Amino acid sequence: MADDDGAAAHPVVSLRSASLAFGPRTLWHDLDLDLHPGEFLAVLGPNGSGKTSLLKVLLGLQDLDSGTATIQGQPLHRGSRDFGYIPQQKSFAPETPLRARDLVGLGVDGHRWGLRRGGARYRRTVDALLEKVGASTYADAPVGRLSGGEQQRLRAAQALAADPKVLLCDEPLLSLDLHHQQAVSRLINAQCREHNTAVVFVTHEINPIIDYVDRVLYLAGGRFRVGRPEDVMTSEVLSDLYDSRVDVIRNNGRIVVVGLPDATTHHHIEVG
Ligand SMILES: Nc1ncnc2c1ncn2[C@@H]1O[C@H](COP(=O)(O)OP(=O)(O)OP(=O)(O)O)[C@@H](O)[C@H]1O
Repeated sequence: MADDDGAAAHPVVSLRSASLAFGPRTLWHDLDLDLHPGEFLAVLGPNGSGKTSLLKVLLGLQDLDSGTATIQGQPLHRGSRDFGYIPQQKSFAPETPLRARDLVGLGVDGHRWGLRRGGARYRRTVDALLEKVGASTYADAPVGRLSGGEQQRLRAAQALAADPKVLLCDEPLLSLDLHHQQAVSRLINAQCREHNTAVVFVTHEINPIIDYVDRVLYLAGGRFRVGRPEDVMTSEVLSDLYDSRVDVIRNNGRIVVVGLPDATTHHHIEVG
């Protein structure tokens, strides 16, 4: 894990003085961030605050306006197998000619795992991943006929298949029922802890992953705060970021945020 024992370890991803703006609108400015192997980082913030754009920078799909972004000291580049990616949900077209197991298989990096595509070990690997996300029962179904949540679970399995150094997740729990939210977040956490994968988890809702998060990066209004959840998810910090009175209440280990400005209430949290 990052901050204490990991402080001596080299970061896997580093941002230095990173800034991104579109036209006159600054999403974030002067962002310094070191992400360590085995660290679970939650990225929170209102709509349009630049969470997905941050993932695009890490995927090499978006250039910074200034500053640098590196993986293990090297510049980031598009198509790197070091990154696994669970994209924000978009449905597959109904006629997509892929079965569920084919989609997961596309993620299996045969080179890294020493697997021959179509071989028995390859099949076992795909079957194990399908099992982990509870998708065995629809392994042979065409992906375009599956529900949004079923497709999302396959995307999680596909992203884990290559055993990435860094796993980027863009609201991976959207449209999952509670049971599968828990299953998928447990799975992502297991990848983080057991394989030392660094996780960047974009979400509007921290509670489903509150037990797993090491640090939070909170983006709002062109500014950010980064730190442990107990240091960032406070009335003082969020009121400052939103420039308006926000109350953070802790209830049975859950975090309830009250009074977010109207345009940002997407991030509302239920008291459970
Ligand atoms: N290529 C682009 N050109 C111009 N503006 C862009 C581009 N990409 C993103 N934006 C704008 O940047 C802002 C941040 O977008 P981004 O998708 O990163 O937000 P987000 O925090 O992920 O939001 P949400 O919570 O709604 O998913 C938005 O206002 C978006 O319209």
